[in-house]
Amino acid sequence: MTSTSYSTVYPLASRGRRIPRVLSIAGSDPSGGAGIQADLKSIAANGGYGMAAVTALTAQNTRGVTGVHVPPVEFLRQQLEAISDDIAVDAVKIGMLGDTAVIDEVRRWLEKVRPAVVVLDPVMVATSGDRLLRESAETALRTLLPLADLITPNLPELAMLLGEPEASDWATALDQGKRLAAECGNTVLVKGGHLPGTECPDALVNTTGLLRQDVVEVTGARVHTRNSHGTGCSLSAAMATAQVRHGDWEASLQEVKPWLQQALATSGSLEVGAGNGPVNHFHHQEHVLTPGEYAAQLWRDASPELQAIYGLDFIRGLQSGDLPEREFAYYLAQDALYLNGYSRVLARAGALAPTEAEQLFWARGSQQCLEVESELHRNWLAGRNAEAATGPVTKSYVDHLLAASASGSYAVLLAAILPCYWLYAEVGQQLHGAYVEAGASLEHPYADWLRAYADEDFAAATRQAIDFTDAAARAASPAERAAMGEAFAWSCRYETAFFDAPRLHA
Ligand SMILES: Nc1ncnc2c1ncn2[C@@H]1O[C@H](COP(=O)(O)OP(=O)(O)O)[C@@H](O)[C@H]1O
Ligand SMILES: Cc1ncc(COP(=O)(O)OP(=O)(O)O)c(N)n1
Repeated sequence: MTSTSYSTVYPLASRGRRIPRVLSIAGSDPSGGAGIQADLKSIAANGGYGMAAVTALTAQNTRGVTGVHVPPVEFLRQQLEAISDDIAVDAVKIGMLGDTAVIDEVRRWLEKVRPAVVVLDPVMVATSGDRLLRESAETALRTLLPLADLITPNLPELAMLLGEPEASDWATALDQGKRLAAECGNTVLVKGGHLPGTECPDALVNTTGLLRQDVVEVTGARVHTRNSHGTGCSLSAAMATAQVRHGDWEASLQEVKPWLQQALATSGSLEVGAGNGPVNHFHHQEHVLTPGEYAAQLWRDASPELQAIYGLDFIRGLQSGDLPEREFAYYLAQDALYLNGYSRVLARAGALAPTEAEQLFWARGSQQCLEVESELHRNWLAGRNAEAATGPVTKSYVDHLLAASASGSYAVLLAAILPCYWLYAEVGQQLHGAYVEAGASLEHPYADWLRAYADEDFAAATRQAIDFTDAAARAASPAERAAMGEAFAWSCRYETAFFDAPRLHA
């Protein structure tokens, strides 16, 4: 018997529902990390429509619980009836119940409505040590267990439900899980969160033959973080949501566990509170870039480098005509050497390009680099006493480009390639504009070079290179985009260093 056979007992209206309607019956955590707040985030993050009937109000934050208020139980009844009178509930997740009266009320409602999926997280004590269920209500909670399809106790709760000491190893925890599952006749999710070690396994346990075997373990690496506030709430709400879609507890856990692990791993980015912070439920929902957005961000990132370039003696000297000829000759010779390497890198971009238009563009660019390289030798370097060996900046810059091309990522390579187009075109336009404004004197020692800077074909190619890079960023993964930013920033630095190299090395 496979675990999927369980799906045969599901009402057809709920099974496989694209957007499961999931009700959380739980307490409120105003700090947003646990309770109904965590449940609603978890349900939404896992593709469900979340609803919440509040059993209790807590005053708590990431450091602990400072107060609990259980409103009159009649009002809970009103909330539950308002929901089930109008809305089909595909799954219920039950969390903090507070006291016996609340438990009895929830039992009455469950027996009347009989939701297709019931997940019970037997919340008793918060990680901070504060009680969330009156001690006198523990027996009442035990009587609720058989009404659940899945019970998700943490190890202290598992021990309390069995009236045994808390398990201190995984084998004992599984053994306890089996006994609780056999007692209740349903499935128990044994969680490894409270054990030490580099692994953090969870296991589904059922002794009635519902699963493919009595214990189905799903492994996972332990995340080193303090931010575990609300992991139990988040897991149980996510399991309720996923189960409506899958009708299979194992498939649900296989889907939910990596999501929760990532929510723990990225929890630091939330920066909520000074204690045990919440998990990052929506880590998987990346911001969708609009066309031009990534390029605009790159341009903002390049701005300090551009300012640095305009402040260089080389650029000022080129503009005024005071630049020593020796430095200009060094620059030209290094440019020729650089273009040879750049040509190879553009050819590699052509090889990685996803479209023929891009392939053609980079192949043309590669060819033009070689043409400009020979023109530099033919027209500009002939008769000049210039350094023929590759200088340190040229070497580092080309090595950086080759490393980006070896990364195998088209997007990263384009980010590394782009500053040579973009910054060069920008600086060229600026220098040419200033030269024209100053009267475009033919007496200027670098007049020919400054005139050549205003090449409209190069400006058009630059716009195209920006568009291709922007499109590649939109198709890239977040990790790839981070690598793009890094590659772009390094190339910008090398552009500045390249203009400054003649002063240092000529
Ligand atoms: N540090 C961690 N790294 C990875 N997963 C964790 C970690 N801590 C808890 N989990 C997972 O979070 C879920 C809740 O586990 P647990 O902390 O045991 O329950 P509770 O939050 O109810 O005390 C389980 O799936 C568990 O494996
Ligand atoms: C209102 C409320 N409900 C439940 C809990 C317990 O949350 P849990 O996910 O079990 O983990 P901790 O937050 O205790 O680490 C709660 N704190 N508040």
